[in-house]
Amino acid sequence: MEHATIKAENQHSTIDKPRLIKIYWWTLRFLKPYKVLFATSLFLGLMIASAQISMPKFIQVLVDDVLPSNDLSRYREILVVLTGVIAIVIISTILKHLTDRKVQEWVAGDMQIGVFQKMRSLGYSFYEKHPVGEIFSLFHTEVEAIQKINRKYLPTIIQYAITFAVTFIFMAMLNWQLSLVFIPGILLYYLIGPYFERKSADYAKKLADYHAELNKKQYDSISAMMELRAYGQEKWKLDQLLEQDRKTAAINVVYFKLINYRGAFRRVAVYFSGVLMFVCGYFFVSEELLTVGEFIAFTILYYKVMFDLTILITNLTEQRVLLYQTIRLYHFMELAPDVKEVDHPNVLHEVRGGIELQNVRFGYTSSSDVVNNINLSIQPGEKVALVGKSGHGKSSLIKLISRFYDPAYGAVYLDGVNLTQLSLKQLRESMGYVFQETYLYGGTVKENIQFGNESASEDDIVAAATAASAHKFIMALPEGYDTVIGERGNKLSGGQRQRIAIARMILKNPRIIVLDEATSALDHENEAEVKKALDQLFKDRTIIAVAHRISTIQDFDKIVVVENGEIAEVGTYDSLLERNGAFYQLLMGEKRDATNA
Ligand SMILES: Nc1ncnc2c1ncn2[C@@H]1O[C@H](COP(=O)(O)OP(=O)(O)OP(=O)(O)O)[C@@H](O)[C@H]1O
Repeated sequence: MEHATIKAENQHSTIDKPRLIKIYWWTLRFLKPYKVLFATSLFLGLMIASAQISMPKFIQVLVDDVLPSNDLSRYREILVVLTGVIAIVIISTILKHLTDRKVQEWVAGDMQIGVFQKMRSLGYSFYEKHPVGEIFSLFHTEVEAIQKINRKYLPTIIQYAITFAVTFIFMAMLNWQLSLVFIPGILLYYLIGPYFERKSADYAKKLADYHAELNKKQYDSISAMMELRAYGQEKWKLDQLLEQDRKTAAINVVYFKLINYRGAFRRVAVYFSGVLMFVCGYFFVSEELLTVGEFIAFTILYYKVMFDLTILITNLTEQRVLLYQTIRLYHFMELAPDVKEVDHPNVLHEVRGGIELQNVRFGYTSSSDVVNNINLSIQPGEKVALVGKSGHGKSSLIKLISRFYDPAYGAVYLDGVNLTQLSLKQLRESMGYVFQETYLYGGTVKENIQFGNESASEDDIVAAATAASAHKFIMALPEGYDTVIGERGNKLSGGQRQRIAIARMILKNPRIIVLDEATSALDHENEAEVKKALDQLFKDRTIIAVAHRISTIQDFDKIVVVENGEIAEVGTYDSLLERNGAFYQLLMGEKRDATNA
């Protein structure tokens, strides 16, 4: 399936100049909290530029005045001032580097935190729509691109823009007529330069797209490594990955070729103006419109101006490539969560756990509904199972009850209050989830249980693990509760993972438990242990369970049969069997499958 990607990913080619400038301003926004330090850096840059540019002036005075008159005291004066200027350059450069580094590190940190916070605020629906590989690419390429803009390109561009401007002013002050030789070179460059500029910008856009695609493919390939090995399919889609790698490298080569051609042409323009400067300079000196010292100083300034301009243009161009890489991140940071927090939430002082769905309708796209006009009432403490054929809307119903999505029509209530009027914090605290696939992270067993309640004491953790029939196996692990359980808990069995998830839930102590049949993938021994743990968890709580095996829900208070997004039947296990309807058919189907297996 082709995944939806963060808006405008492949629309790079339609990004126009004003939009790119807007994105550039956005990347600079991260500097705002550090504007004083940033201004200090600019000031230091100006000091360095002015001090450096005064050097040719010393040479001019030396050649025109001091050497012809052999004036030693003037010579000493110049040496003293020159030493002072060099000291200013050295001290200002050190201070500038330290200031820049501080700002860059702080900005980089802020940006990373900002992206993390955004990721956490976007919630469930975002992660269903966007593959992890794509999200990972935001960090891998896009955040790095902005950091590079702020770290390298912005300071360099400002530094060279300042030195370019100041040097040009000095040059014009020395002889403004001769400064005009600058113009034919620029005109010559603009005859053909913009062609290469446009072409290389196109390739820059392509390169950004190819890089993102490559990152995505690399991530997918690495994250599926265990499955690929298990199936002996190490080469699966490897060709595609290598092909993407080759394509990206090829685009890179063309891009740098274009950059090179453009650079070469710029150098032609610079040297063309340089030759013109020597021709005109000779004339100016012979006509005594310019002294020899002034001409030497002018030549040094001219090459400095051209050098600064070259660095400026090169950096602006390279920065443009990076800007194209930040477009995705820009759109990501502008995304608003699908599920919005109400400004002034109602607060339930005691959550009892009653849930009501009234005329609920919902679809992932506006064109088709997967939940149709559902009315359902779940009493506090009731145990309700949702059953039905695959793809008929059970999980979608759970997502609505959990407010991972809002209904398109109708409403879901918790203890009589519309979920949209509650804070997400209270809602999340009131509900706990046990999924088929338990998410454990690579920390210790203790940390994984504490995930349910950060302030829980060691005793609480052990009590929860004991209630979840997990204490015994945890104590048998090499370091007990301090055993590190490997990435995603892969050092534990499925049943052990689930019992840790249940201990986590017992510690969290929510009023409502949402369960996506937790025991379906377990062997009998594990199933018995998990069932024992679940019985503890189920005590005095509202339970809403998606059940894939009807045999596991005989003692539930209410069974809801979901068919094509609608409720086909509701009742107890026995009453539904007696009806001989949809539920009975499901049970018969399950028995047939068990016999055939
Ligand atoms: N995130 C999603 N985006 C788009 N469509 C989805 C999404 N999740 C589910 N669907 C579609 O909605 C319909 C109902 O899916 P749902 O997961 O609710 O069914 P289910 O009854 O829980 O299935 P199962 O028993 O297999 O888990 C299906 O057609 C499914 O393809």
